[in-house]
Amino acid sequence: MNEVKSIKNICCIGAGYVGGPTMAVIAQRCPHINVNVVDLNAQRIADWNDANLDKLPIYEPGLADVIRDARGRNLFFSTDVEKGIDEADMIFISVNTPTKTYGVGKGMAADLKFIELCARQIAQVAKNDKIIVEKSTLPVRTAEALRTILHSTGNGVNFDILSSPEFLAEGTAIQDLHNPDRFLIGGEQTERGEAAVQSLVDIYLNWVPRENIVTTRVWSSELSKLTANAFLAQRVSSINAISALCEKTGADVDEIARAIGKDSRIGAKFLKSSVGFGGSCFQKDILNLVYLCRHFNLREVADYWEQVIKMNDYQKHRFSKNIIDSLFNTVSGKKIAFLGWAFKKDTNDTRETAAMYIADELLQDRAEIHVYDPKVSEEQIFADLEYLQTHRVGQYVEQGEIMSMEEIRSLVTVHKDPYNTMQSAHAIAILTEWDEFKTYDWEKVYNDMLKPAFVFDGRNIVDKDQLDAIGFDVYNIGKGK
Ligand SMILES: NC(=O)C1=CN([C@@H]2O[C@H](COP(=O)(O)OP(=O)(O)OC[C@H]3O[C@@H](n4cnc5c(N)ncnc54)[C@H](O)[C@@H]3O)[C@@H](O)[C@H]2O)C=CC1
Ligand SMILES: O=C(O)[C@H]1O[C@H](OP(=O)(O)OP(=O)(O)OC[C@H]2O[C@@H](n3ccc(=O)[nH]c3=O)[C@H](O)[C@@H]2O)[C@H](O)[C@@H](O)[C@@H]1O
Repeated sequence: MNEVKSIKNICCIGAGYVGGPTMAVIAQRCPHINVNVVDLNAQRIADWNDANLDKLPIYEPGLADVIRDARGRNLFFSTDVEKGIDEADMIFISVNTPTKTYGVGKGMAADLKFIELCARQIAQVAKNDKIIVEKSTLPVRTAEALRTILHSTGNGVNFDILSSPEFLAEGTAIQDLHNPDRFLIGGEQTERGEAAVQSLVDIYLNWVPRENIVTTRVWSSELSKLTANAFLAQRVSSINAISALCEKTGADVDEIARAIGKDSRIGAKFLKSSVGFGGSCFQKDILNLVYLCRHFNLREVADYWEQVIKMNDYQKHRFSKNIIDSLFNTVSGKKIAFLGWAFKKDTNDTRETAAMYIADELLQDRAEIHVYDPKVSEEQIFADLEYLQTHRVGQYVEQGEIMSMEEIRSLVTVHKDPYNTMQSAHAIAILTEWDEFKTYDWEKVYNDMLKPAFVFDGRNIVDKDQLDAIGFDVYNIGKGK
């Protein structure tokens, strides 16, 4: 093996949901390493640097404590990308890789333009050898394209490319980073490659046991990330498929999850039936996988994974259709209170949240929607609804008509108080599993609502027996009436 480089300076390009928390934890656990997180988005960087830790750009339990420990000591946030690149011996690329919205692969393939820009900038700025770590989720063999771009300048600088995809889940990011099931590193099986892998292993070893650091070839590492997300999303779609059957037969999906989860081969986690999975990654990564399979002419494999997305679309559609059907076939002019907008609890992230799709279907029928979410801003909610009007893709969404923002604003109200949200409502839709929803004074909510008072619990979190006893008409996911 070549000499293993001891890393003193890390630069991370991309200060988002992954770059921010991941680098904050590396800095916290490795006080001997300088960590510079750089981003083009000046507002984001200003928020990361804000003295008031409530203003951090992302909400994650425990994140503020980590920032307090490391920021200004060996953790820095800056817009000076060139300086970050120049000073680093290891560069993490953690920029966004969204689904392409144009051209070849539109609606399926990952858009790698941000990755490519990073590679070009690194190639242009770097004056000494660097280890480049792919932290973003990428299609298999992206490292090859990176290598071509990085080595194109012919200036004699060497780059070793590693893949180290991130497996944190939002809402538990800090916990996941402190105690990961595994960190994964893919590297080349050459002397140089092995030395580069060891440099990154040495960083993770500062807080993670060696047996939790998995090393593989580069392509396996890249594809493991897409595979992990596909398997996780598939579990949610599988239990959601069963929830539809439960509603027809009187079986209870939570009881089934408990029963099958006791089988150690199946396991108990990730079997919570819901209104549908959201988040920036499951859909995007499966679409990317499907695109790759089609590219390699693996039609059956592509169709197999695509079904996970179709089932998720169906689950969201089923939920909104049930609301409309139950409210006597129309929600026009009716007040529907939304509890929750984030794609899961303990995050302010709303990307691909089921809530916006449910809202869209109800708005198509001209419902009046009143939203309360403890962490999502009004501005974000309208931005999400606007996004949907401009991206009418997906088997149900594309059937809807494009609505003007003026019309949407006349139908949607965002509240800061949950009780105001629910006052005089015809129905409540619970769309995120925030713990506080369980603690509400449901007696008071009932008294202030129109009757019959409907609750559509898209997360199965409130006590159905208690609500039934109060007089509510409660619909759960996967529980026959
Ligand atoms: N959000 C999540 O929980 C997870 C995301 N991932 C993956 O990590 C990657 C990043 O995801 P997020 O952090 O959620 O995205 P994000 O959108 O929150 O952050 C990406 C950041 O990169 C910046 N950026 C883009 N191009 C740049 C450039 N050329 N120079 C400097 N900054 C640039 C953007 O301004 C943005 O702030 C994606 O590939 C995603 O699939 C992986 C695991 C978990
Ligand atoms: O690549 C990524 O971005 C990340 O995607 C997911 O993390 P995340 O999307 O943040 O959150 P999850 O906890 O996986 O939840 C995703 C969605 O599935 C839903 N879900 C999850 C679990 C479940 O049992 N039921 C269910 O409906 C959640 O409500 C949420 O809408 C993976 O869990 C992470 O390992 C991965 O790093």
